[in-house]
Amino acid sequence: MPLRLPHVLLESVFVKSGILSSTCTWRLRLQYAHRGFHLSAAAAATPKGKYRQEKPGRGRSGSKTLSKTQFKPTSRTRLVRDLKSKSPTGKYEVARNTHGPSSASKQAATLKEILKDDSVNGRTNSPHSHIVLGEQKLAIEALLDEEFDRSISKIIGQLPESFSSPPLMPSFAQSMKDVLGPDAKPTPIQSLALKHLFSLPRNSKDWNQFLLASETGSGKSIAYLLPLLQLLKETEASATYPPSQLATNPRALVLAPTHELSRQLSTFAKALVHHAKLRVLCASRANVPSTAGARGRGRSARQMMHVVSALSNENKVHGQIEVQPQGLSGARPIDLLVSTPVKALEMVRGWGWDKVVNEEWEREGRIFRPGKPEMGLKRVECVVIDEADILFDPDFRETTLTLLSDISAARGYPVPENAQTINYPFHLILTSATIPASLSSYLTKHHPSLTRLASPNLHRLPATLHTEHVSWTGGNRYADIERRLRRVWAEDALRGTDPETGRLRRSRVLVFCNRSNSVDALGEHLEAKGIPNVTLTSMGSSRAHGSNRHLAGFVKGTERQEATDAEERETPHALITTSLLSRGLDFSPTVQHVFIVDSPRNMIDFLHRAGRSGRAGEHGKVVVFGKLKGRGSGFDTSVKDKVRALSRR
Ligand SMILES: Nc1ncnc2c1ncn2[C@@H]1O[C@H](COP(=O)(O)OP(=O)(O)OP(=O)(O)O)[C@@H](O)[C@H]1O
Repeated sequence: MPLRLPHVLLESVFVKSGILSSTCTWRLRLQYAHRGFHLSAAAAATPKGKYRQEKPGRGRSGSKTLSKTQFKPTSRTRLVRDLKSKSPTGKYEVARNTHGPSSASKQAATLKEILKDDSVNGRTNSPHSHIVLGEQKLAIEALLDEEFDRSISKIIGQLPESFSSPPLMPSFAQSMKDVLGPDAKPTPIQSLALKHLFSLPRNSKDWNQFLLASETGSGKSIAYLLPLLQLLKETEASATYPPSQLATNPRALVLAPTHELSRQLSTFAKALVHHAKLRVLCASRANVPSTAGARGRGRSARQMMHVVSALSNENKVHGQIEVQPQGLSGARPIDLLVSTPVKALEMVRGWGWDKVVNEEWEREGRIFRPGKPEMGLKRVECVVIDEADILFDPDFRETTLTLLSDISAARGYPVPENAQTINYPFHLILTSATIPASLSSYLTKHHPSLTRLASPNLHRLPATLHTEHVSWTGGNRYADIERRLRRVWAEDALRGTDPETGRLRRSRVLVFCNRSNSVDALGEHLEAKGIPNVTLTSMGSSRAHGSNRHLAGFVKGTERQEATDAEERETPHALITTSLLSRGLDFSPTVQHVFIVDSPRNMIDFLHRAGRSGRAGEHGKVVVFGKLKGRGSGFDTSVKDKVRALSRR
């Protein structure tokens, strides 16, 4: 137990003695009120009149002290400041439990200003610790406001409470029963989609733009797929089929950041069109940042060769899609293409379109011949961008925008260069579980007419997700993780055998690290300790095959009824990865445990990682490892505070 002394007394002693500047007393007080008296890195003494500029990283080693004139706001601080000085972001329509502009966030903004002033002027806040605790909550809310757009502000009336209003076509109603069971009720974001997206104009030049934003595992895939597929089915007869030499001429595109997610979404879409008999094609390969240099591009082009062959194999496996030139064969064209933007662009422009021919090639007189285009875009009526915050992130934005421009040009409405307001000649639906401030301001600037639909729990952890913070013991961290894994499985054993299989249940655990080399090192450690596991990183060779087979072993495990407990123990029950798999993938109900072993880089990352469990109302548990006590614990304790704020309802 830390020694608790009256903090006002401590404060005045430290300030008067010059050990502590009054500029940081508020931070000290927040810490004190929360945990007893610890001098943390954040509250450590700063000479009077100076600002502390923190470099990314933890603890004091990354900070340097600057004079007032030297202080430069970080890009994030600048962004927040700029955002504040500009017009408010677009408005959201929320599903339920709505209220006017969040008073908490208003108070938080005010408080942030007060805190900022205090740190400059050396004023002190109220000495009452309960008030300080309230202030701490608000300060944390204010920090979260810097990361996300939380300006939910519009009240709406009644929303559809079943999937029969508006009526689904019988084929889709049947598929929904097959997929979700007969009693499924729409989630809030699905209710909003039922209200707005089923009335998208058909066969007209009135194109709409929507943003669907709701917490992880809240059913966004159905929210956009169902109206999209119904639109495609309804317009199927009237859609024209201009002769084309190109193999693929889809009527809609769903874009996702990873090929794992593209695979999963296309499988899901195929289940939904089982009775409606629409044609869904998945074409994907691992995405690379569009800002990657020549080296990155060259590498991805090489990887491509593997994927093309795997892709055709996969089509054979599913037996649903044969990619043939439509104009030549007269085959019915693809209705929906699910893809990564990189792969889609490659199909449009031809393999190697972005290849940079290096000097060595030129010297050797080698000729590079890019591939031929395979996909036409004239017929595209609707584009969905899943995980929009990633695909509009500066790393991927160039590729995404190039593809959207290509579609516009192919449809006869090229996007004017440097256009401020962009109106694409197709319906555009963006979805994400997190709306960073940067995406929000981009949309406000370029898509002012976009309608934002948000669930009331956007930017909150799912209610069914339990969070536990575990402190490192100070010894070998991999051993700490191993111990915790064994504890999960020991708890499973206490629950006895599964009544369905008659075998001992053994939970599957998804472990997130920040770096690929940590993934590999942890995987090796666990393997050496007799814990079979799957490791997956962005450049891992298992991804090159273009299917999700590398995940299947972990997700499905030993399904054979006759498998023994020993066999079950030998199959991997831990999947170790980076944020690569934190986006969109649905492991429910298999995965109920998530371990976050490296501090998440930001709360957006945290929400997505944690959100791989506790999905669709299932119980889930996320274990966050960190240094929670003593010197250098400031970063991890602030993560803990923010996580608590994200769990608050
Ligand atoms: N109305 C519903 N009732 C019950 N389960 C549902 C419903 N809608 C979707 N689900 C199930 O919820 C799970 C999560 O859905 P989905 O993957 O679409 O979530 P998401 O909101 O896209 O999550 P993320 O933000 O992580 O991408 C899926 O297993 C899906 O089958």
